[in-house]
Amino acid sequence: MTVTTLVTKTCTPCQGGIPPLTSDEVAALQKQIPDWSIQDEARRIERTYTFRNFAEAFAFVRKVAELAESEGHHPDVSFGWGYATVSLQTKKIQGLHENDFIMAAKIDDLADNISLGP
Ligand SMILES: C[C@H](O)[C@H](O)[C@H]1CNC2=NC(N)=NC(=O)C2=N1
Repeated sequence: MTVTTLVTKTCTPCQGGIPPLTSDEVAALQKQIPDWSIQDEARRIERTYTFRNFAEAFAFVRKVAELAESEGHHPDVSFGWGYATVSLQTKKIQGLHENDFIMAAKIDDLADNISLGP
């Protein structure tokens, strides 16, 4: 089977009415985003990123928000001095969809490539 790298994919509209990914499917996809942890019996994934200060955390959160708007898929984010925690779940199915993993991979990419401050 060919594995298409998550980061090259685009979120698809999720209308609900479909089953969430199974825990086996979640475990397989998590290999591409190993820094994310599986939470709530495989219904949610989460990662905390660390930064040098509040402004850098905020700049990252702004970029995550812009990405979410362009992909049409939206994480829950909490942040404070030096950190941002991103949580992904597809609300319509109260569980995980491939979209959550696509977003996670793209957010990892953002964090790797972000240019912060002067
Ligand atoms: C029409 C559009 O796909 C939906 O309203 C989207 C928007 N963003 C979303 N984000 C998340 N995380 N879960 C959803 O179910 C969801 N629904």
